[in-house]
Amino acid sequence: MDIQTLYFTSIFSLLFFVFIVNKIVTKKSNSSTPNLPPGPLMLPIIGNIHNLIGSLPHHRLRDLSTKYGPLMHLKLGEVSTIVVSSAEYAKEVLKTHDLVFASRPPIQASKIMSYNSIGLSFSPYGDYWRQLRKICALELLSSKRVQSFQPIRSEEMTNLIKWIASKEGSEINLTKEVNSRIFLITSRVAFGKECKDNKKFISLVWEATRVAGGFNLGDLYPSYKWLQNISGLKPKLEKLHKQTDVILQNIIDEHRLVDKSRAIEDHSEEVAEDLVDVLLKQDCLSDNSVKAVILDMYGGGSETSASTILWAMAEMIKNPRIMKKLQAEVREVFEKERKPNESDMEKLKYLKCVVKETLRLHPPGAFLLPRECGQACEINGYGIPFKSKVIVNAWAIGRDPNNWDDPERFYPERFIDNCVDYYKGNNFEFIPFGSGRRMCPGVTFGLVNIEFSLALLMYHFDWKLPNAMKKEDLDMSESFGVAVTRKNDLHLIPFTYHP
Ligand code: HEM
Repeated sequence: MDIQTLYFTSIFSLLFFVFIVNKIVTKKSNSSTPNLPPGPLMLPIIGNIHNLIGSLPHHRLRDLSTKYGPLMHLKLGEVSTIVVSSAEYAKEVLKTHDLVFASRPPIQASKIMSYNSIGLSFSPYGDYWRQLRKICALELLSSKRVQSFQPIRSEEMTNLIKWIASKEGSEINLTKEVNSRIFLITSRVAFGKECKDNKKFISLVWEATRVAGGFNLGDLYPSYKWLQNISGLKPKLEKLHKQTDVILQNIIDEHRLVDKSRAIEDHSEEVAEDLVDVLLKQDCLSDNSVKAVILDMYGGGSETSASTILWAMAEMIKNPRIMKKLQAEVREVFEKERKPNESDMEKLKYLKCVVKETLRLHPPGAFLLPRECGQACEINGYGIPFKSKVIVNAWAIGRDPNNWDDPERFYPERFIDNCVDYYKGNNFEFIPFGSGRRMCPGVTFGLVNIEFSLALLMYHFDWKLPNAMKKEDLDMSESFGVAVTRKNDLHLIPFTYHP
């Protein structure tokens, strides 16, 4: 036996021993909650972790729910987990009992990256969260403010279109280009144009989402703090946190300096404000809160939007009829004005259907963001334990045959003359942005980025698969992480239609 094998065998034996002793001594169990929702048999120590092995978590949980029902109980490590897989139960959790489920469970990645979870996404429900939410809804992500980012969006998208046009007829990695443009739009909106650290910051956040999206032993056994230290995730996240913190603090310091000199020099109210400017004006926010909110904008806003654009492109490559129909609509509307214009977006009805259908089949937040049960309660006669983690499988709900005809088919027409919408989170069969108090505050910002980018890609170019690949062979595998994205990059060949 080599040294390494001996080391791991010893660690695992020790772990096993400590768990057994602890279980015997504490005898913790869920027996205190009567009538838990049904679920598969639990094993000692690991609970139901083994039930997740085999395929991606949102697929596995959907499969299990067909056997155990749309309200299911699993024990993942030590954590009691309630899995919701139907529109009816999603309504119970997100609307009827909204207040009970308004908090998020603690997550190690957010504790480390977000200054002890003081961003909007993972701060516990309460006064602090309410204050942040108000600032985000009114000051950062209101429709008016999102409209004011239009020049940034146009400039970045024009650069993207120019770059694609320069590659006419050759294969491009669309995933790489769309990701970097959407991240750049977010960072310019957050920090302003001249921020020299934009690119470095983007790559750090990108890496953090990769690290945080993985499997974390520490979150499954929260009472064993030492597990968080040996899982390997902690040092990685701490290093990334230190690096992002230096950049964010520099940005804040620079903004304070510029703000002072602006005020002295021109007394002008007309200077364009970025998000950091707006956040620094809020007396109630510490520097760390400002940094955590900016990280939220990146974490919540960039990969989700980029991934939706790429899924839409892939689905349309597989369904050329739909791409042609969308191109015809976009070209007709924009040609009348002789150029693409964001103010014409409302006329693009089919485009909206395509985006909806993409978000139905590929919601980036397949499980929304997790909720935590704030007080023991009952749903439909089942007991939900205090502090249990609640996962709403929005991916499964969007493909539920009880709600959708031919649910696996990409068919945007299903949304024509159909009032099912995601803006308010009131149609529980379709909740890619969640619902209730913790619903996504970035819906408008996200959708404008997605719709405008797709409209331009349709207006300017025709698209083909490389290497004479057949549309049936295009790989649609997913990768599960902070967002469910395409596993493999999308490579396509552009042909200019409108220069
Ligand atoms: C396609 C685009 C997007 C999708 C699909 C999406 C989806 C979601 C989902 C499912 C949630 C959890 C909702 C819940 O628990 O009920 C969420 C929360 C959140 N999203 Fe988004 N999002 C998108 C874009 C954005 C954008 C552009 C931003 C900001 C710039 C953003 C910022 C946030 C924040 C801060 C939260 C946490 C809200 C809270 O806990 O109070 N998202 N998003």
